Amino acid sequence: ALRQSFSDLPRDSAFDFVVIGGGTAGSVVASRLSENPGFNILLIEAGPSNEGVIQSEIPFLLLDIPSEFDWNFTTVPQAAAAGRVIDYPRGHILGGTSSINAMYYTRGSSSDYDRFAKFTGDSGWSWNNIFKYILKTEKWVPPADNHNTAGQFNPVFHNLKGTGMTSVSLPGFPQGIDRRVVQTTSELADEFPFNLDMNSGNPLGLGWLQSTIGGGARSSSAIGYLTPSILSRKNLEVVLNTQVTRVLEVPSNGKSKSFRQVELSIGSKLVTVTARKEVILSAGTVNTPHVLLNSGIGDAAELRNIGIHAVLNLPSVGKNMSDHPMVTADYNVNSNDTFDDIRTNATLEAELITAWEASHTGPLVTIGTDHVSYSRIPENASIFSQFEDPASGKNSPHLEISIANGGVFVPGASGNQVSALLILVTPVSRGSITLKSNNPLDPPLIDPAFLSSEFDTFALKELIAASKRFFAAPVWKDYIVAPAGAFANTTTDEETTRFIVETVTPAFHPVGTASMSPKNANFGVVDPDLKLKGAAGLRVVDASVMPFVPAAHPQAAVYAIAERASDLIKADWE
Ligand SMILES: Cc1cc2nc3c(=O)[nH]c(=O)nc-3n(C[C@H](O)[C@H](O)[C@H](O)COP(=O)(O)OP(=O)(O)OC[C@H]3O[C@@H](n4cnc5c(N)ncnc54)[C@H](O)[C@@H]3O)c2cc1C
Repeated sequence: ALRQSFSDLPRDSAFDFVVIGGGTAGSVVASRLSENPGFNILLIEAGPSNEGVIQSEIPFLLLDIPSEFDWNFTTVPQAAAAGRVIDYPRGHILGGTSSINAMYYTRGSSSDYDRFAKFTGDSGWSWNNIFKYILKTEKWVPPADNHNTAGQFNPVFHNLKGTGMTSVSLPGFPQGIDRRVVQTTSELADEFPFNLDMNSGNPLGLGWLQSTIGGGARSSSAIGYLTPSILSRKNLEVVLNTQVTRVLEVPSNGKSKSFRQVELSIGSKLVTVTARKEVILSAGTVNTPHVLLNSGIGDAAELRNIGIHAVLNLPSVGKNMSDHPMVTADYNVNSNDTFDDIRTNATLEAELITAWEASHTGPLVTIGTDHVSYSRIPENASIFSQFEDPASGKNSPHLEISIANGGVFVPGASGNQVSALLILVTPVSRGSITLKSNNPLDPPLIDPAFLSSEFDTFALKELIAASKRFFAAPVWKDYIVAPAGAFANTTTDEETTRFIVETVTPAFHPVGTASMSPKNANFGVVDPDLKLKGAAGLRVVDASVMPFVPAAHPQAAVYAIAERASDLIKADWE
């Protein structure tokens, strides 16, 4: 059942598994474990239900999601990015960040997963072995407008059998620029070749974006994995509006410490619940290390400095944070067939919402971005004399360009626009999650350390240059008027650097803060089977376990990791 508070649980409840965080990964794990009627599962989510939250349902409204569904975090001042404090959204809602994200469904390259396997020494994480879990998640569905999708994807790489859980589809409303974007792939075929399906494991090129959207609405992990029929299972309890503060040690007979108890904050009280088998921590890349550190699991010296008793010395907790930095190239255009009018005209938006409610069709079924390009920095680029190639392999990109049919995020831009969201998918900068105080209800200190590596600034400049080449293709000649807003001042190298420093934002794809490492390694936070190193009773299953950020928006990888983790847990206990 779905309970609004912890006190709504039946008094005699006892649980084999307690899952902390009903987000992207946690909902998968709770759902899969509850397939076994012999297991009793408690899923604890800090935020409220996703049900009836229309801004979460309607894809186009992703920028309007009310703050109660967000943790409302900010970064610490970013030293190399003009000292700016930047908003850092994370889903505070059932479905977690999959209920508030931009719904890109991009799996990354095969070598991203092969690198996980090589790094951890566990071939189970390789592309060939994880692929079945990718298909287990995905429910391929027709786009909202039911258009003929031949030539827009390769069915060989998808689950068309209807057995998947999260709906994935191609764009469901045509954008005025689609024809021009596709034509650019023939006009600039060397740099932007057409790729029929970027989710094949070989993403290089430009193709049609696939999204976690089904029937014109967002398909989050809550929608896909916590359906009414799954929630009616007698062995699954989901408790909302309840924040976990710490995991606690319980007496154990074995050699290692066991962390099977969970402490929750209920009003001004702290209560505990104990798992008979395991606790699964799925609070995400920001909150998973936050819970661990508050529990005394982390760098013992750093914990003592802040007044926390260290119970397990794991110096890697909260370290190795890696997020994708992003800037936007924006141009004014001589067309009014862009989404800018919807964003700026409240009456028009209200009409379209009414139309969406009636039919789940129309311009609000997409986010206005139909295409993505992935490319590599040329091998002879000067930066590679200073830095090793950070990409996972030669089939893996450094640069991502999304083409949006309107203006996004560039300060000072207005009117009808086309924009390119430019994401560096192989950042070298590494940041951290640390504690502000020993009060577990204080938000963590989030430091992605943007632009702390010279590689990242170099690569963002490459991205800006690539986007300029893209829009210089002949097909854009009668469409583009001029660069817009702050992007107009990126002519010289110095101006471009300033534009990057002053406007870089996160793509909000952090990973790595509870990273996997080989069994017996003296670094890392979890073993390749996702068990906390040097302890028993606790696993971490979420984006934080990835040692490297994939060269893609990470939710597809998170879903696949959670599917495999569910099988690993079942295998241990069935
Ligand atoms: C604005 C935005 C846009 C994005 N766009 C995309 C995109 O288009 N495509 C893509 O692939 N990725 C995107 N991402 C990233 C992607 O959504 C995340 O990487 C992914 O959802 C993370 O999954 P997770 O399970 O690790 O964490 P989450 O989904 O964040 O789940 C963590 C859950 O734990 C809960 N929780 C946390 N702490 C506690 C606690 N102490 N007690 C109880 N519950 C707790 C949270 O409320 C949350 O529900 C985006 C992210 C953001 C913020």
